Amino acid sequence: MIKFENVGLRYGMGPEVLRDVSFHVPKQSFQFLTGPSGAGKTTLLRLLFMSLRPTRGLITVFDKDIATIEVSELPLLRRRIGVVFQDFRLLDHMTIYENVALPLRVRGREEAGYRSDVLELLKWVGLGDRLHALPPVLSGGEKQRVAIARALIDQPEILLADEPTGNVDTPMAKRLLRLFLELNRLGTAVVIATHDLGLMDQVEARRMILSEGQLEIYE
Ligand SMILES: Nc1ncnc2c1ncn2[C@@H]1O[C@H](COP(=O)(O)OP(=O)(O)OP(=O)(O)O)[C@@H](O)[C@H]1O
Repeated sequence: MIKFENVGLRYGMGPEVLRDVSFHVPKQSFQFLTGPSGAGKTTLLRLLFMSLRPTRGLITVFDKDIATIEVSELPLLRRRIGVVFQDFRLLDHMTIYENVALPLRVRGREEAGYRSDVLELLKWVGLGDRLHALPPVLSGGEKQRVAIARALIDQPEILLADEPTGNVDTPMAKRLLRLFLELNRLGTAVVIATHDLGLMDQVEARRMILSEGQLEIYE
């Protein structure tokens, strides 16, 4: 679904943050992306989401070469990808319920058809009693869970999550991991960037380890 071939990335005139990175994210696969702070995990996720272009090498997303893709094509491609960034990117003037329902509304779905799904997912992430709250009054961990619910609600083809359990306690991290595994079982390819060894040890999954800009893969 996504393929990197000898990809390199530098910011401006700086040093190469990623060097000769090659890998493939197959359909319905599950992988962790890990490595020390500053190794380039967020940068790699931004390339996967097409919000950065590589300075060299080839990236194909859903069989399209992202170097030659029209900017006008990006929104449709991105709709097939669920993302949880570290800054959450919630809409502050919308309630939690509305934030999570937004991807479905954008697709023109009727509320009667999705209301119970949104409520069930929010319950699962422990926010069933905060439906009408606005993001600015939430804790970091609560915002993170809203962002996760929004990324998952429409069963994307790929889920990209940057430290999705970074702000929650261990029982909630386990619960979120179960959610990612269930999504994966239903067909979504999952890429989770994390430092959390305890989290990774709970699943037999591919580990993509970044170190000094280079990637090693342990199947
Ligand atoms: N917009 C930017 N402009 C310049 N340099 C950047 C930019 N974003 C990241 N970098 C640099 O690129 C390198 C990789 O950063 P990145 O955020 O991808 O690492 P990371 O592995 O996600 O780190 P962490 O685990 O701390 O989140 C770092 O040296 C960082 O300073």
